[in-house]
Amino acid sequence: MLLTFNNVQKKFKEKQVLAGVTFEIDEGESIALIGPNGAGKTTMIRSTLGLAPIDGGEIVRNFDTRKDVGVMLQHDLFPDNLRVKEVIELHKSYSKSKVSTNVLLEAGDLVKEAKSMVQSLSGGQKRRLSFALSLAADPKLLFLDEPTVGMDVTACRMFWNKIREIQEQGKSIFVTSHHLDELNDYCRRFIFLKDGKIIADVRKEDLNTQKVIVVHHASAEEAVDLQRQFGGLVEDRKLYVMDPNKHSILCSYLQQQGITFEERLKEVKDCYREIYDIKEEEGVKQA
Ligand SMILES: Nc1ncnc2c1ncn2[C@@H]1O[C@H](COP(=O)(O)OP(=O)(O)OP(=O)(O)O)[C@@H](O)[C@H]1O
Repeated sequence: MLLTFNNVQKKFKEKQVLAGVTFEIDEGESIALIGPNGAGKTTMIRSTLGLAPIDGGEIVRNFDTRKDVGVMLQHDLFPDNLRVKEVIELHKSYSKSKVSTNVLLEAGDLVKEAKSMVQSLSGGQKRRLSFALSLAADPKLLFLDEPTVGMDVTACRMFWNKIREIQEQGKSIFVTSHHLDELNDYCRRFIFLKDGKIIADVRKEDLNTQKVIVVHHASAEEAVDLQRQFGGLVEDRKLYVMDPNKHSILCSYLQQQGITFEERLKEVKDCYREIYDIKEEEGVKQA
């Protein structure tokens, strides 16, 4: 195992942020850590890196947090008065990196900005520089905390394509993001945090065997009426029915009534709906 969390506890004053987190990561896994604001995702990453001491349980690391790890934290901190290329070279010197500066500039799509002062970079360009730096030591494990915040569409695509290349080299990725579609497309395992605990641990291959029926409606009343009959979750005038036992009868009914619907594979955003919406607001949104 590359990383093991065994009943990990973490408090900030009286607030229990991690309340017994247990899981294991194998080498080569790409894991998305998912949860609403304040769920404890960053705290988990910081604890793993030894930046936030834990109050109970244990973290077993089969890697060196200085040599084997690349990190993109949520907030970028760069030295002042340096050019992009100089920041990369400085960072490389810490880890005695043999990765070429040009390779890192290309990874961050910053070749044109190599001579720009770091302070003059836009928010998205700073994220790209942070990504380039995370690769400087040719790490076997990458921790990425909301990496694509501020990146434009093209930068996001380049970023995720690079992540795919890194995955194909057998390296491990541990990423948090609120962009569920990106996680769905690029990660293989999804860990959902709620109330300081892992509430679901879902693999992509499991999602690929499950379906969701989405009914598009003219009015919210119709959606609620269908929900009364078939269950599911109403959101933005759409009804999502994930229970496979309801699918056949629902499809027949919708076809009979001439109501438009879509049947598609279950995605990470559907799990999110189930975990954080349906269960929290019972009565309004029932499974
Ligand atoms: N240094 C700290 N001191 C006190 N409380 C903290 C500290 N760091 C985090 N917390 C609290 O711990 C909880 C979890 O924070 P954390 O940053 O881990 O959440 P998160 O899931 O990463 O959220 P987000 O999606 O907003 O980034 C929050 O309630 C936060 O206020």
